[in-house]
Amino acid sequence: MSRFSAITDNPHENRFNNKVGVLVTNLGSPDDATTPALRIYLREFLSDPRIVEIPRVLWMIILHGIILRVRPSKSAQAYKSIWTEDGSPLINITKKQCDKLQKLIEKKGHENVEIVMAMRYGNPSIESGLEQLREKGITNIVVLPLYPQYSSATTGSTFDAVSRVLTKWRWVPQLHFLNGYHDQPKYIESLSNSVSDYLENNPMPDKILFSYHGTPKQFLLNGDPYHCFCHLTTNAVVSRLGLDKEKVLTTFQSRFGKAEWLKPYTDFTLKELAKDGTEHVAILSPAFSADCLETLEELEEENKEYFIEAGGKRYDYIPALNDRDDHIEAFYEILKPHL
Ligand SMILES: C=CC1=C(C)c2cc3[nH]c(cc4nc(cc5[nH]c(cc1n2)c(C)c5CCC(=O)O)C(CCC(=O)O)=C4C)c(C)c3C=C
Ligand SMILES: [Fe+2]
Ligand SMILES: [Fe+2]
Repeated sequence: MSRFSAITDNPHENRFNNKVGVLVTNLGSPDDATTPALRIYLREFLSDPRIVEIPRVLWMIILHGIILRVRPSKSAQAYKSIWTEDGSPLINITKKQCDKLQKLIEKKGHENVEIVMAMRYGNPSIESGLEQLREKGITNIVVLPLYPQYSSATTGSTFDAVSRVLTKWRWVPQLHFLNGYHDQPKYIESLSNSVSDYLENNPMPDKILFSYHGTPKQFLLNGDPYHCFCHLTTNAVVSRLGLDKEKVLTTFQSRFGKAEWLKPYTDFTLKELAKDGTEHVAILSPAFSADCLETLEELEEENKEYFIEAGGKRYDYIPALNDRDDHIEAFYEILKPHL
């Protein structure tokens, strides 16, 4: 048997067409909000050398000896608080985004495009997504990871997973890997619209926090552009909406482990703001294209408690862009040159 796979082993029977396959990816969730499901998910996630960059052997001892014994039950509790009848919010929202994107692309007159969803960790896997496209005879693939701000830990890791699968294929498809859209005009428009929708319906907050998922500070020092891309996104929205710069803060959330992460930390900033007399904050999280554990549990619940307990009066969470029409339009604009 050959080490390289193909959809047929008959050389004259290859099915192929001139369709474009779009693999839309996001991070992924556990299959269930239970400790065993979390153990499987976290083992895959935290074994990724793009996510944890400490020496392999040492990390494997810590991961298997400590983290995978302790964290799964704690994380399962957190997931239970956001789990829906249909499962993970992140996966369900990504499905909706894919369905709407497929419809929009057809409405725009492209008849030859197939959208398939895949997750970097857990299910549906990147391998199953690529297999689906190959089964349809597609030899031209565009990969769109739904991370606006490139980071080695997210977009870079998605590229690893895609290429790992393709190293096993005999017929490697034509491939476009889209590696970020932190300043893409339609994404900035959609983000700005979500902020202005909020501002039109609520009193002006004292501060607006743009809270991005953090990474270890060492990633930045080693050359990862994520930190700068986050600031560029904030600045683009501030200038588009003409917001008062003094009212806007860029912060970083979701720390993991003991090392220093990107600062200022969201939770720490909220406590300090409240102590200094800030009464009303609004917070959004532009690094998340879909609401997920890190927004629904950490931002909307946990951080709100910190702010109110420290003396704050009003805390409003502005939802992720999810399946807003202007967000789906942004995906279309990003894909258009490749369709
Ligand atoms: C261990 C280090 C981690 C790095 C580095 C990291 C970067 C990073 N992550 C996202 C997006 C998401 N992360 C999510 C959950 C999550 N993240 C980590 C750890 C790191 N992330 C863990 C261990 C978890 C799992 C939950 C937990 O046990 O705490 C999610 C949510 C997934 C869901 O199912 O809802 C997202 C999305 C980005 C954008 C990023 C760096 C730029
Ligand atoms: Fe994360
Ligand atoms: Fe920077």
